[in-house]
Amino acid sequence: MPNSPARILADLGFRYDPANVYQQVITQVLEAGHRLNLPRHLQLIMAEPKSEVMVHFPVEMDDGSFKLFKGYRVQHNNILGPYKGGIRYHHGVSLDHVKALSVLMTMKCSLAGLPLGGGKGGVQVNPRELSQDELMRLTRRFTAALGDNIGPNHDIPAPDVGTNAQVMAWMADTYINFNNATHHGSGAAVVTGKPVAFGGSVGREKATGQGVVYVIEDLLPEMISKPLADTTYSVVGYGNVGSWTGKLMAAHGSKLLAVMDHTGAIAPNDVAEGLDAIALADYVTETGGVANFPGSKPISEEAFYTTKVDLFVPAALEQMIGTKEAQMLNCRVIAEAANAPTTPEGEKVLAERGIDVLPAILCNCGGVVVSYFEWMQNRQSEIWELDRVDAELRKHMRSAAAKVLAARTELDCDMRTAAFAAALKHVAEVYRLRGIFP
Ligand SMILES: NC(=O)C1=CN([C@@H]2O[C@H](COP(=O)(O)OP(=O)(O)OC[C@H]3O[C@@H](n4cnc5c(N)ncnc54)[C@H](OP(=O)(O)O)[C@@H]3O)[C@@H](O)[C@H]2O)C=CC1
Ligand SMILES: O=C(O)CCC(=O)C(=O)O
Repeated sequence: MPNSPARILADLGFRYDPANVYQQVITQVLEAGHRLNLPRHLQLIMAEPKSEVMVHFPVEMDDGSFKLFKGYRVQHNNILGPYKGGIRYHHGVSLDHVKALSVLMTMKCSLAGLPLGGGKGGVQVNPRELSQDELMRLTRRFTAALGDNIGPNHDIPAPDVGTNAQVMAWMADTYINFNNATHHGSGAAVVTGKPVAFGGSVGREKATGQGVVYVIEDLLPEMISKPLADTTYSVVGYGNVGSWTGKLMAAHGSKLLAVMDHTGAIAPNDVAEGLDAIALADYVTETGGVANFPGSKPISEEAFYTTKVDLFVPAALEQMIGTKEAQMLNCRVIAEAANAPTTPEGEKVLAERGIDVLPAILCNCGGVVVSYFEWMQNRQSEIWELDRVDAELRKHMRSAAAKVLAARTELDCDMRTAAFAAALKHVAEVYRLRGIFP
């Protein structure tokens, strides 16, 4: 079949590698395109990013030595607007990871109805091994190395794994200095997720978790025939997204029965009470991980995955739910807070076991939605209040969920395919309206 994902990728010279995260993600996107009968030229455009920037830059360490770092910015597609997407600091960052995450940004922005395209970046580094000064120098050198590849009208980074509001403030400051842009002009709009005092938006820090919880509020009770107050859940990854999801689920009275991060997995001593999700967030900020949280006991990875819950929330890295984890999971629904957490093999097992998956581009698009609000505020010199941010975010999340449900009915497919199809349909329409392609 000339338009099958395998044929498109083979024509582009990909060597089949089922473990490759980019091939996994792009195959899912192309499958949705194939189902929509998307023309071959659009499938080809989606199959590779428009541009892949790779930089090497030296950074002075505190002891006076220099280290060379590798960074990426991949710009997947900008038909809908400037490239948009986070910057990751992690030792496992590779070109294929960043490419996969950039495609997901194109899909996410389209599904969320934003006038933004998709990009993603990262630096191969373990930020925990650097002092704050080293982290600042690394961020400034990376931003300088990216040069004109980023800009408020062109490509707008944001936080992701291993980066935060402080890193965004350093990026914005470096960009402003290099470009002679003023703080109150469009300079600060070069990145989002900044500290509120320096052009950030209220509500951005919690936005991704908030979006996840809005989706859960709207879709989960019907799927499991239970109110959120009686819902049990577990989470892997208790960083920004995982901990905000936990804190907001706590407000509904949902019970957190297991959490895992790099420091280990824990369960409550008193199952009837569950873990205190709010206190756990503070504890992780203070200690760096969930291990030894008061009122909890350590459990094995297997015990974590087999804990019986209504909902499982992956909020760590890609490809964490493979065949083994999918076989162990003892839940009814998965809300993907992380990007691409489920492998295709894992997904098959979940489908066989009747576990529904709420896909990442729907669940976690709240982060980029509030980033869009921040970008607009910066450009219009406005400051929104939290009620407005939350109300507008809720509208975007509801509209994105409605598009996914409609596409699922129309195409009679799973939620992930439906989400990609809804996103692609909008991208294809804009290509057609602009007269670029039929
Ligand atoms: N921040 C945002 O606005 C958005 C983030 N996302 C996605 O959400 C996910 C989480 O991002 P974010 O919360 O920002 O990142 P953080 O860096 O704040 O948190 C990541 C969490 O994942 C944990 N983790 C990492 N590797 C593993 C592992 N192998 N096993 C168990 N736990 C692990 C980390 O634990 P430890 O600290 O112990 O390493 C940490 O708790 C990512 O997929 C990201 O791309 C998506 C949309 C927006
Ligand atoms: O807020 C943004 O611009 C991007 C967030 C992001 O990287 C993501 O959604 O994966």
